[in-house]
Amino acid sequence: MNDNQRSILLESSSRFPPPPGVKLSYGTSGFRADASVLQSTVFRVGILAALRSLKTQSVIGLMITASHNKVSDNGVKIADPSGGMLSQDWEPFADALADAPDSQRLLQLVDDFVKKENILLEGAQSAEILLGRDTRPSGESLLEAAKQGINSIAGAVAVDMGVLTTPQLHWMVRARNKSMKATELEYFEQLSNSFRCLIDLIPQGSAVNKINDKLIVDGANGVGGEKLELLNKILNGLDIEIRNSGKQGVLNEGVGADYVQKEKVVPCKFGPADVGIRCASLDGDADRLVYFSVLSNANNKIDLVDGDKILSLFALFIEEQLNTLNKCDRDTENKCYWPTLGVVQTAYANGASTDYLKHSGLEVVFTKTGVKYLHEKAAEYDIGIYFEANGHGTILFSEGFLHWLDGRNSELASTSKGSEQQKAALRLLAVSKLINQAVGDALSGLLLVEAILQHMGWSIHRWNDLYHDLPSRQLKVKVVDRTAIVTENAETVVVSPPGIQEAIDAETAKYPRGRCFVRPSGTEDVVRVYAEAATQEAADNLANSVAQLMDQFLGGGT
Ligand SMILES: CC(=O)N[C@H]1[C@@H](OP(=O)(O)O)O[C@H](CO)[C@@H](O)[C@@H]1O
Ligand SMILES: [Mg+2]
Repeated sequence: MNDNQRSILLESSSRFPPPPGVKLSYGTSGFRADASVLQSTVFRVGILAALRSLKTQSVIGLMITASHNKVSDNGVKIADPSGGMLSQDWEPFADALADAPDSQRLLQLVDDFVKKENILLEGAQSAEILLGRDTRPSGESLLEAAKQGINSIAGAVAVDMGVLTTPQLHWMVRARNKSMKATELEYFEQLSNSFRCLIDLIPQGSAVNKINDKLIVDGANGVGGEKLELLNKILNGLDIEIRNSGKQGVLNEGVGADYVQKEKVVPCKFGPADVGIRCASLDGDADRLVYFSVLSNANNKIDLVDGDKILSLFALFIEEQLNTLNKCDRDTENKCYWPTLGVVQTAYANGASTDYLKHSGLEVVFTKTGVKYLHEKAAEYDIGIYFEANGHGTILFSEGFLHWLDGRNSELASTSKGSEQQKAALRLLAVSKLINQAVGDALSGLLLVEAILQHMGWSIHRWNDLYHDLPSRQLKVKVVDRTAIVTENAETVVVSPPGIQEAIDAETAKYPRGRCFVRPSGTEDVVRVYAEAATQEAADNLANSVAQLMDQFLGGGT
């Protein structure tokens, strides 16, 4: 950096002093905290985004959201050139920047990093960062802080894309880096066109359940509800009613995918009148999706259709299309190609889902919690399907496979246009356009679920009957220092402090079909306990006794 650049950075950073005593880390999905302490962090992430853009010579995204957390929280995360999460090797720099105690130290860090990464700050280099935010009231001023961070790096330009869902911003970053148009309208058009394509390809006579064809969506009082209202206007072939779209009601309060999945009760504005109707819930930034149906006479209880079941539905559909496409007759014998197909889950996946997927002949692998890990693993396959139980996931298609599929489709179009094989190729191509290739996306996921249910002629109940979840319980435990817990094996085993894993094993062994693990949350200051067992009571008891163990080993926090 030259002297001029140094003094610009010093001057601007002195306007964003870090709050004393706050230490943040770039966790499972960026920095998150109470919005009142985030100005300095977001300013510094602006700097990071600018450097990332200069380094990669690509468009970068910066999203201000705290997803499903309470409305007074906020957060910030970076979208890399591919539209995925920030490369993990830059996370330590993100942590160091956020924690720099003063402007001088910040300047030093930036200077050193720029040298180490060979980032050119002089000359004709330019950087472009797309900014998005969810509907939180703190979003606007945090976005301003991000802009100032970006503007303090020479050649960097911030483009405010306004209020967006997280997946929309990731989609736009990806599209821009592929030299495609990347406005919200293009996003909506791509989704609605590929959805239409799947609907038009539904086999004649599919027993679409007309009585059941209405869908009610809980928008979490956030950006997802707003955007779905816009998308709904250009969709046809779907009857969607949107509730909790954000006009009244508090973001994520008694609503949204996280609440519905964890509490297993109806969100606000849903009740007995909705029994039997297919319902879905988005989270606060619309990157998670779960379905549910309201149980009759059951005190607001629901039948939850979670991310694991969405994953299973997607996997079934993809397999069906691959089988049809590759139905070899003498003519096509040499033209079959079996892509590698992998399913990626975390330890939070219900054990019954994993059994079901394995019995269906699918390859199932596990990663640590956090989309960045699942996404990375899924990208190793020609077709990688990943979902967290909480409803975050997508299907990734490799460039190589899509290239082959395009060619095969053209070939089939000339030799056997309209054949079942060609339709299968067209369906797979449509899925690759509909489902967000950058990150899990509740809106595109919802359209794919709806298209597949219509294709299969399935009600939500038929879908839910694919397998039956094992009863489970999740608890949060406040401890003095959650980072004391170190895990291995996709977070299923605690290796430190010593003795904890043995104690968990001894508890788990008491319960038929018992499974239990603990890990420090990446987004909240808690240790999470997950337990599964043959009955709900047993799962509850196992979770409670392991929560007590956490207290004993780690000391209760305040
Ligand atoms: C058990 C659980 O739901 N954990 C969530 C939660 O992470 P934690 O690290 O568990 O706080 O938020 C992440 C970001 O949204 C999401 O990826 C993850 O699945
Ligand atoms: Mg989210």
